[in-house]
Amino acid sequence: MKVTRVAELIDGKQLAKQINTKTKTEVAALKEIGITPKLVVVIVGGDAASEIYVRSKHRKAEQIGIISEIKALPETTTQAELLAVIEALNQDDQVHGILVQSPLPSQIDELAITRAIAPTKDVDGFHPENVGKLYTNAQLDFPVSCTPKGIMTMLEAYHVPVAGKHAVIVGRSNIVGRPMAALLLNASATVTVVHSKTADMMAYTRDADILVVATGIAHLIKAADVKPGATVIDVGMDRDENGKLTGDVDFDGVKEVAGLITPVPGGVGPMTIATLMQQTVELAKWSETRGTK
Ligand SMILES: Nc1nc2c(c(=O)[nH]1)N[C@@H](CN(C=O)c1ccc(C(=O)N[C@@H](CCC(=O)O)C(=O)O)cc1)CN2
Repeated sequence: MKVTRVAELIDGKQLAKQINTKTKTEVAALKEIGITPKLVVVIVGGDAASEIYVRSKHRKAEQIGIISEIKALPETTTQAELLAVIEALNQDDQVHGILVQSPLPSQIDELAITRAIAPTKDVDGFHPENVGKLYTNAQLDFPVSCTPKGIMTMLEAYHVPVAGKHAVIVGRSNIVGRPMAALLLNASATVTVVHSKTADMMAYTRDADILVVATGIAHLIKAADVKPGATVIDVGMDRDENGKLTGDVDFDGVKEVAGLITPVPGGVGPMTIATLMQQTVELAKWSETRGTK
């Protein structure tokens, strides 16, 4: 007899709303003591998707009461010009969080830009100093890449057990795969990272209790690649053959097998922005307490 199962949906949009409400309350409390969190997002060039994400961040920050500024630089911006913008923001005491939207035009070395942002204002958590703290599981206050941090919040909110579970991450990017691996390891999961060079990748995905997919390949993961009852987190932002936004997971097939699943849109994306808001507020708080702890 065939057992049919339909996974529970992880509603990232709803959870993000709850987090944003809490963050708004925290901002109001900070303003009472004279601190107004400020976020500056730098965008270079006119990538259409990046422009949408940057506008969403700006709108959300303003709704929450965070001062938000977008610095839009032309496609032809040189590395030296971008470094000068970052240095000025590093020196500005009113600015708590600096984010340089990715991807950057090819004339700019992304790692050099990441290194130039003051670690204490690195709201993306991409600076090597912050990545080092994450990988050594430092019991300190430091920012972490917003997408994986938001995914950990989702797992906690939906009471997904992590310790002792097999977590498989598909993709090894600096923004998602690598920090996701560190966060899950720090939460005592047994972590496997698979990628484009992994032989028989699906042998690993089929064994995952928690499967996080961040490849940019639409519908890479099918029902047969998922363990029954697994928690499936789809980080993909892909376009299907009709130009419709879709994920790296074949949602319609996989929802029949998984225990919990995130949709695209409405899953990981809104959590990334909610986490960015949370982290901007945290940086503002930490900047005030630095030197007193
Ligand atoms: N400096 C950074 N650059 C980039 C990051 C990042 O965290 N830091 N992440 C991604 C893009 N991104 C945020 O910047 C992002 C992508 C998608 C969403 C989102 O809410 N998606 C919606 C759907 C939106 C749509 O309809 O197109 C959803 O999933 O529901 C938020 C943030 C790369 N660059």
